[in-house]
Amino acid sequence: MSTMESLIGLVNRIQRACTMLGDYGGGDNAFSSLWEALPTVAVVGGQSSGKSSVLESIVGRDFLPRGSGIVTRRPLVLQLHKTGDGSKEYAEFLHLPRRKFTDFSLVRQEIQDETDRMTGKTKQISPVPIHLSIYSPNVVNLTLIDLPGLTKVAIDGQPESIVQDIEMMVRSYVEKPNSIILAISPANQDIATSDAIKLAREVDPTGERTFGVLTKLDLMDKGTDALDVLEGRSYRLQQPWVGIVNRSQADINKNIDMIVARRKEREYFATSPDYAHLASKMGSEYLAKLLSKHLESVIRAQIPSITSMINKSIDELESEMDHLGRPIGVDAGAQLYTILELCRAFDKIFKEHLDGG
Ligand SMILES: Nc1nc2c(ncn2[C@@H]2O[C@H](COP(=O)(O)OP(=O)(O)OP(=O)(O)O)[C@@H](O)[C@H]2O)c(=O)[nH]1
Repeated sequence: MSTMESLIGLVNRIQRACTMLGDYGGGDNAFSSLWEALPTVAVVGGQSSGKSSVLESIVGRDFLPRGSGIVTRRPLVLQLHKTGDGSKEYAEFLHLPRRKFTDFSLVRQEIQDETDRMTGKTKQISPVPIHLSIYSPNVVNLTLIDLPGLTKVAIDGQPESIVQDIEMMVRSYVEKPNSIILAISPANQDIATSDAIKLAREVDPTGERTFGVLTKLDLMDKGTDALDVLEGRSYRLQQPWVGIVNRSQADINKNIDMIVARRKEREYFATSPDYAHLASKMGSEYLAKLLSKHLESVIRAQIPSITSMINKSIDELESEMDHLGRPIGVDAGAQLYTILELCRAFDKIFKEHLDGG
């Protein structure tokens, strides 16, 4: 494993530790600054923009819950770990550390169940993330955070505030200066109306940390193309735009598997009269490699600040430990001993006062 790959792994481990300690950003606990210091890739898009499809395509597996309405109701921190060729794929949740999932339909079920455990079945949202690691020879090392889709109206059973709640949650991720924004927009809608680009433009006006992703290129009206967007003329970003062709609903209903879908996507770009000249820089596999490389360079640039943040947290914790005093034993004998010591100390001070008085 190269040094940079192991560095992405290291950042993954720090993120997991932060979550276990109750730090997932936005909070006011002692460590929140550490999570904030870590670079993340946040996936942002309006409902039905193709977010889940892009994530599944990057992973090469079906594993995300599907359905109508707001399906993603908690952030999903998805950590991809590349393993050696021929090794078996499996998934692991942080909240179920000893269970290896090799059946990805069970992963989907567990995401749903774990969401419901926190939010109830009320369709509420929660900012507490679910951590999922996928180990596979077919992925690149990458960490992505899937967020609820931006929406415009509350549907049955949801409080009116859900529209703002989702926007605030998504905003809290993308406004961090260390966050890399994966802004998903469907090509069959005017880019000027894209929720993802609207939000990205607000928090990253220079476009230096936004990657624009255009899905549904195959669904554009005949005679139209998305070259103005893909070539950066409609909306300029400092990072390149990437076009994607995911599985259609009909493909999903026919159980077209992801490997076939990736091949069809490659063929689409290679044979398209509009996009063939861009084919080597399009598609979900290219997007995954582009993001992994970018994440590596961001981590490399931030190593000094991450190291100093960790050292600062250690110093703060050590001084808090000093303040709290020595640890108290867990067994009854040790606890009794501690109480007797306290009594002796009290007795001594009391006597000194009596003598003095
Ligand atoms: N033809 C075609 N269909 C697509 C493409 N991308 C997504 N779809 C379809 O669009 C629908 C919505 O896609 P999802 O990936 O579920 O979108 P999402 O943004 O995750 O949606 P929500 O989680 O409901 O907000 C599904 O039926 C997909 O099959 C694409 O590139 N081409």
